[in-house]
Amino acid sequence: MLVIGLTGGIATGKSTVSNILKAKGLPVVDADIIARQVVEPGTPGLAKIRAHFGDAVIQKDGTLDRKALGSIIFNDKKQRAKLNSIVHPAVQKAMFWEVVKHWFRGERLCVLDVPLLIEGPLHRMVGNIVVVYCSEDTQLKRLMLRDGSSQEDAVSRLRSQMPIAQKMAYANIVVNNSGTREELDVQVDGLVQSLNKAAGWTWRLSWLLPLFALLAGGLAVLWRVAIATSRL
Ligand SMILES: CC(C)(COP(=O)(O)OP(=O)(O)OC[C@H]1O[C@@H](n2cnc3c(N)ncnc32)[C@H](O)[C@@H]1O)[C@@H](O)C(=O)NCCC(=O)NCCS
Ligand SMILES: Nc1ncnc2c1ncn2[C@@H]1O[C@H](COP(=O)(O)OP(=O)(O)OP(=O)(O)O)[C@@H](O)[C@H]1O
Repeated sequence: MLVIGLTGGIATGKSTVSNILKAKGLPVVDADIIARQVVEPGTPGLAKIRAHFGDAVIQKDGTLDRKALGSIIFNDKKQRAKLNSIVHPAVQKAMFWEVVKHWFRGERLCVLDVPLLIEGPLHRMVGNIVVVYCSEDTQLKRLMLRDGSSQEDAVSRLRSQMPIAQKMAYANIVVNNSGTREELDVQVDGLVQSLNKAAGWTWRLSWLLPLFALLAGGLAVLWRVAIATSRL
């Protein structure tokens, strides 16, 4: 199975690309959604967050106060590392099992939408890395527009991640989302075509390899039988 990592910087357009891929029928596993599931009420993740960050990050209904936690971790490197050490192992485990599930279902490819793909170990699990790019100026504008956040908040979120220019060095496919939505659609169309083509080859190879192994095994047995029966 072809496993593709989809990443980018904050507000460069990963979710937009991942929604287009889903609409085209590609299976997508979203790390942001899993990161929410592993801190739902009753989970060990939320208990650990409460133990470290205190009741100030828990709402009256027992759910995580995302705004309160965000304002701590996007302004403090140590606290961010602490939160990451609580949430990321659970996210990575869940994502691994999601990939296995897709594989069992016989899917030819699976896209992992992971904002912090390059920063963490998950990039070693994927065969292809797609980075969705736009300039930092555009990132900031889109982030403030989407979240209704101040420039200060948007900048601190942006600085919490590896700069997009550095992430591009890890990419083998770059989607340039500096233009319009229509221009993005055209690029994603091209991306889907190349992914489907590559997935076809990977799928055929994944059947050919065990077939070759079986054939080689059969030949080895025949060789042994031939040697044994030809002894004087
Ligand atoms: C701090 C939290 C509660 C803020 O929640 P909020 O609803 O405001 O943001 P949301 O989860 O939708 O994330 C939006 C974007 O912020 C960026 N982001 C989130 N967490 C981090 C982080 N730890 N470091 C850097 N950037 C991050 C990502 O680009 C993400 O797509 C939340 O982001 C969180 O729990 N983060 C830790 C888990 C994590 O790293 N998630 C990212 C994918 S694994
Ligand atoms: N080509 C585009 N033109 C204008 N706006 C766009 C374009 N692409 C995406 N956007 C908008 O920019 C914002 C950020 O996009 P999106 O939410 O997809 O980013 P993201 O990379 O998933 O962000 P995050 O890391 O926060 O999850 C959204 O409001 C989206 O509608």
